[in-house]
Amino acid sequence: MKTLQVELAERSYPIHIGSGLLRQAELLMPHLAGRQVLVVSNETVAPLYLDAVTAALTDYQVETLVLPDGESTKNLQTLEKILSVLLEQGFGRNCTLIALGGGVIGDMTGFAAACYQRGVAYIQIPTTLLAQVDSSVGGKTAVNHALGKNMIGAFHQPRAVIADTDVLGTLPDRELAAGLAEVIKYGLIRDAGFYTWLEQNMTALRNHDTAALTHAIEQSCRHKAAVVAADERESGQRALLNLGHTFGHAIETGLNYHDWLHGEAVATGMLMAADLSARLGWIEPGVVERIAQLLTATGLPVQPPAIMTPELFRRHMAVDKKARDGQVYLILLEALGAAVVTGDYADDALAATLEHFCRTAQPA
Ligand SMILES: NC(=O)c1ccc[n+]([C@@H]2O[C@H](COP(=O)([O-])OP(=O)(O)OC[C@H]3O[C@@H](n4cnc5c(N)ncnc54)[C@H](O)[C@@H]3O)[C@@H](O)[C@H]2O)c1
Ligand SMILES: O=C(O)C(=O)C[C@@H](O)[C@H](O)[C@H](O)COP(=O)(O)O
Ligand SMILES: [Zn+2]
Repeated sequence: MKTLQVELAERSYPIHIGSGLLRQAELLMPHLAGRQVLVVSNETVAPLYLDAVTAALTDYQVETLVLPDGESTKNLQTLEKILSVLLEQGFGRNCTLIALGGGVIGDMTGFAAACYQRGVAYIQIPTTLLAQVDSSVGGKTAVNHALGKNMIGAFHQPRAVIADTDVLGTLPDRELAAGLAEVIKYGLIRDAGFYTWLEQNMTALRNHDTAALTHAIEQSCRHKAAVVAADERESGQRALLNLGHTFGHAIETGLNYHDWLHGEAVATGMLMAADLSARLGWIEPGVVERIAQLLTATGLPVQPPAIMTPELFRRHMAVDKKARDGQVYLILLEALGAAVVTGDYADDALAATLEHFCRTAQPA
């Protein structure tokens, strides 16, 4: 097992990464605030892993909540279900929530923990690659609104992250690829060497090679922990983790959170950001081609769905959380491995990127 630390003074916490961790009660127990525990999972993950987690908690009042699956359930109605269970079971301020699932369960459970009695403890047990490399770390919690992705949420750090690499054995290939999109993101924004390693090891990663996946998870968590430690609430460099997300979130909202996975939308969004960077003369067109090749080799889409028009992109991009006084801020590339957050780009270059990608759009 490898343990990394998210250094946030009194809110610091460990990220444990390794095989067989789900059943290790000693990893969970130090982080439980009291005897009352609610494990939140979904109808896909619970039959696979819920028993292993509850079996590790013999001396506690353990309640479980199994939610429906899918991004379209990440909303205020589902949040209310979690809060209702906590109230019905008489949970107090020293209860602990455990998120057992992918990023959807993690974001909603974390937000419920942030809201319940103005804030209780929670632990992340991420079961998708995406959640192990990104969403379980950093304390961004949220639900979606019909008008915008993650629009209702809070920063609330977990007490611990327990990433058991064995659970990736049951993850469908499409979900694995979606997680790899966020892994590629770290290479693009801050680690050209890691990006090259991903190019060289993509076949092994897609074949569920444990050593390759473990390396990718460790490197990703190392990057995320460092960025979050430096800028917990996104007043500066944390925004770099949003590469491709202004375009990607517009796609997810445009599709009403159906059909495309978050990682898929981010993949196309990252290529759009690279295309815009090239149009501005910040990177060579060859870099854009190299990114398109890696995303394609990963099995990720590189064109938006046909429903997306330049107008629809602009409408949804306008409500992005990075927008300031009506100006949309974007993460753009200065090189492969170096990114900036900027509102200082020519609008006609953005228009050209949107036109180019919408002309070549895929059927949804
Ligand atoms: N908070 C953050 O910093 C952050 C970062 C990135 C993404 N996110 C959010 O995370 C969400 C996407 O997360 P995701 O990609 O994990 O999606 P997800 O939670 O919907 O999980 C993907 C699918 O895999 C299934 N699944 C989960 N674990 C499994 C396993 N071990 N075996 C078999 N099936 C399994 C799920 O039931 C689901 O059907 C989005 O809502 C996105 O906005 C948040
Ligand atoms: O942790 C962050 O910061 C990120 O931006 C990580 C993203 O991968 C993630 O999708 C996040 O939820 C997006 O945040 P948002 O603030 O744009 O909703
Ligand atoms: Zn993301």
